[in-house]
Amino acid sequence: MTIRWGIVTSGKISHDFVNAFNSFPDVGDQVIAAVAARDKSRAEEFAKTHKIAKVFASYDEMAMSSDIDVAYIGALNPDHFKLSKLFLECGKHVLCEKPLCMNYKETESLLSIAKSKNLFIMEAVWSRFAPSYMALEKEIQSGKLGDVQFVEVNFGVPIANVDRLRKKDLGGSAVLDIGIYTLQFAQFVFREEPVKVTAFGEINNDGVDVVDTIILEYSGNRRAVLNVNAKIRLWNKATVYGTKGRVTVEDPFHFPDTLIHNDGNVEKFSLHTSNQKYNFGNSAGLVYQALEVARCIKQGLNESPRMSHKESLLLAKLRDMVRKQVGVHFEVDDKEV
Ligand SMILES: NC(=O)C1=CN([C@@H]2O[C@H](COP(=O)(O)OP(=O)(O)OC[C@H]3O[C@@H](n4cnc5c(N)ncnc54)[C@H](OP(=O)(O)O)[C@@H]3O)[C@@H](O)[C@H]2O)C=CC1
Ligand SMILES: O=C(O)[C@H](O)[C@H](O)[C@H](O)CO
Repeated sequence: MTIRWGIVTSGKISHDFVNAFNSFPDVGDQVIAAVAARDKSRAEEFAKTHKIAKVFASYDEMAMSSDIDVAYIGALNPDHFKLSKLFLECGKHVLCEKPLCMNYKETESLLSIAKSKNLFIMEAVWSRFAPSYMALEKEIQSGKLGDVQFVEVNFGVPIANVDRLRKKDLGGSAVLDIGIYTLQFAQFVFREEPVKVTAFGEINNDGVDVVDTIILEYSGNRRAVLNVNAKIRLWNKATVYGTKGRVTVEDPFHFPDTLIHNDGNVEKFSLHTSNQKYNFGNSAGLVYQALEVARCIKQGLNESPRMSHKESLLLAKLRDMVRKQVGVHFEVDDKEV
């Protein structure tokens, strides 16, 4: 059974996703079959660049077609819910860019739609499928670090002037865009809901967070301190500290190629290189989530155990809590889904 992908939007991350997919040595029995954009000419240009066979004049047309099995949603944050819902209601599986939705309410509603349709959906937290994250998980579970007590993560990139980051109506928010990676890292390590969330930050003149400092407290006085910054570049690394030692995930921690183990051993993870041009760092790694999606669909799974629905719900809950404390409110927060 060939898994046929439909790319939803002709944007930057859609470009990177398709490049990562097409440059990987072996994606198995799956293909990028079609693309749709708000404007057909943009979809045609995208299809020409990426040699995609089918172009649709609209998202709706592709959703209703029988030419695809799974949609990759590369739209702006406010459109994730409605587009994922559209494709689910047309019987298509979905891989939707992070954040899955604008808030917990939308997330819960979307996941229940997928469940009712017995369809696969996953939030594209691509970090979880990095080979280096598998090695990190092994190191933590090996006991070499002892009992994990503390995690610190930085994610700072000077993108506060990018419209989709700085404008509330485009879903702008540092915690939605890059803070999610720090939250998912802490949850990847501690695997339980924090008992307390404390957050403070800075908001721009559109009421959007551009800096967030987040402290997650877990059972047994364990903690994570997360620094999120859309104004300046930070040393974007993560460190996991235990009673016997520590492991450092080098910059960019959200899709790393280097782990520094407790014994000082530096472990490298090479990404497939190609002459493709990417918009974002380490985007060649975007293919690993596609391999997982295909695996799950072929096994009849509705979710991936590595980025589960429960995890997406918890991340949405934590983002809502951070936004409330920092003072970021979206119109969608007041609406029934
Ligand atoms: N996993 C990762 O590493 C990354 C993930 N992302 C995520 O991907 C998503 C898209 O980011 P990115 O690709 O940089 O975004 P882009 O600015 O490239 O926009 C993506 C698409 O959104 C649509 N769009 C653009 N502007 C508007 C607007 N004003 N109103 C409505 N729709 C609009 C267009 O769709 P169309 O083509 O149909 O016209 C566009 O192609 C975000 O949710 C972000 O979180 C982003 C970067 C990295
Ligand atoms: O998902 C991401 O990586 C974010 O959307 C960032 O905005 C981007 O990567 C900037 O580095």
